[in-house]
Amino acid sequence: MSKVLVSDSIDQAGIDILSQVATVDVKLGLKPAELIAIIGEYDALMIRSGTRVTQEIIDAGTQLKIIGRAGVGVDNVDVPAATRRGIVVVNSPEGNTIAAAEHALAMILALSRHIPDANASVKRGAWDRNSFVGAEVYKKTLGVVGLGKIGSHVAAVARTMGMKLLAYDPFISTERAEQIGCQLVELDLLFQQADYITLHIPKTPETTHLINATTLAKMKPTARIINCARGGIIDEVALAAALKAGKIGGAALDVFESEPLGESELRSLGKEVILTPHLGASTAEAQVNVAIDVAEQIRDVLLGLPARSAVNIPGLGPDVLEELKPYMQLAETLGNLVGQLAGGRVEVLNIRLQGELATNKSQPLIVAALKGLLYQALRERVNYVNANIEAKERGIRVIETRDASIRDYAGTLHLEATGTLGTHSVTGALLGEREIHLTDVDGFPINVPPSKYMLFTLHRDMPGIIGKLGSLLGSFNVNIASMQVGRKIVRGDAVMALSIDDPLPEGILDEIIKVPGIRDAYTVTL
Ligand SMILES: NC(=O)c1ccc[n+]([C@@H]2O[C@H](COP(=O)([O-])OP(=O)(O)OC[C@H]3O[C@@H](n4cnc5c(N)ncnc54)[C@H](O)[C@@H]3O)[C@@H](O)[C@H]2O)c1
Ligand SMILES: O=C(O)[C@H](O)COP(=O)(O)O
Repeated sequence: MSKVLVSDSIDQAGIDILSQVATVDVKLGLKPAELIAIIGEYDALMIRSGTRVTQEIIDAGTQLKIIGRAGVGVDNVDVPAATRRGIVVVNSPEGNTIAAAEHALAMILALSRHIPDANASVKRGAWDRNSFVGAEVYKKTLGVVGLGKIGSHVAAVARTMGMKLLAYDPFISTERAEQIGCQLVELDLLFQQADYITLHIPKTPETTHLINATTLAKMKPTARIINCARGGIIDEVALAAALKAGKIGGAALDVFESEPLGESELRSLGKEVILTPHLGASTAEAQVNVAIDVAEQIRDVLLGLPARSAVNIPGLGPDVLEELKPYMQLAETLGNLVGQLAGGRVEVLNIRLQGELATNKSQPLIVAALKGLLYQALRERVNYVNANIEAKERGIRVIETRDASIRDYAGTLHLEATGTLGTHSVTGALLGEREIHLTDVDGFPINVPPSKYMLFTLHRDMPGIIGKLGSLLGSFNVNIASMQVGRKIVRGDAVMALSIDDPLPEGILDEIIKVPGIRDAYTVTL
């Protein structure tokens, strides 16, 4: 019989499902070393946010087939390490949406009416009606940062309370925002105009410390900020300083840069600050939802069936998967690349299967391309199972074509993304059946394998330009691993594709564009 280890508190409904197919051990509060010592016995691990599943734990889990996260965020799991070991990672993308949204709404109201401090004061024996005069949310402006599942629900409820809604989400269409009653605006405007700012975005390199001393300074002195998304999106030191100095009106936080919250200035602040210990998903209903959702997936995988919300493995049969895997990787890489070249919000994705590929199954390739395209917005939350739905929700129109007559390589995949900032295209092929090569960027022929960090320029093909760019990168200590120029005619327009060893330092793109002859430059991370 299989063995499942449950290392965080999970609703009994999930344990009951697992017990149908496995021996279930519930061991809470394990230290990392204790978990490493025993994980080798188990076929599955079921967790919430309390267990950090590091590469060391994954390596020690020699029998592990699946890690189930009873919740949304898998940022406490080293997903690439699990993927490398062939371990499926599943989550419950929607099981706690309502719970988290309602917690954010509760925070908005509790903050406005000083409920926690007023309650504590009465319980201490006082009857102080003067210290807790609050503010109404009616006709106030709510700025929703991140209009995904949770942000949309918060917005919809806030609207019924008579709030005016602004939203910032670069990956959501204006139509979708309007459906929810939100006006999509730039972040600065949202910061300037909102009375309440609620965060519902993933923590990514782009969103880390999105709320910092500079952005806090743009807000109204009465603004109240709510974070029920992820710790680290707010710079807590800057927030405490802004609150102390009266630069903003209040804050309600459910998540923290480091959890459990250690020593923090925030603890010493008064009724303008509410802190809860990561309770967003802690409702009876949500815990039943996520426990059942994830336990069913663990059961299925242990029985050899596919999982419905795998974050790292497509929900396809193993045979199809094996055959298509290299092409899916090609599609995903091209999707990720064209998404970053296009920038902004993509509205249309054209996918053309060319040459031998024209006779292939297209659906898995489309899903993989969309997964790549949406990666910048959703990170590990987009997977092969939800990529289609996520794209639809963002109003991305997918157009699929086939052209068997294009035979530059045996089979190529061509992706063209049109968005708010223009149109870009990329083409790629598999060399030797598995090695991905980029064969065309924006209509210019090249032949380079993609690398983690790349720089693309659009420039005039003229003497000296490569040298100037090389010297400029050198002056910023950027090491070029390889470089290739693609052009259609001599001394016409050309594209340069450079593989670089490290991410480009900030500000250097602006310097590159100033080099005479260079018209545009794009940096991407693949
Ligand atoms: N406090 C809790 O207990 C709790 C519970 C559930 C979820 N969460 C967290 O809430 C957050 C939202 O979850 P969700 O289920 O709504 O996710 P979601 O994927 O449905 O929505 C996230 C939205 O953020 C947008 N986005 C991505 N990068 C952005 C950026 N740089 N700027 C603005 N918008 C950006 C995406 O386009 C997407 O629409 C996540 O961080 C999740 O981990 C917390
Ligand atoms: O990502 C999530 O689902 C939430 O942060 C909830 O985390 P929890 O399961 O530890 O409450």
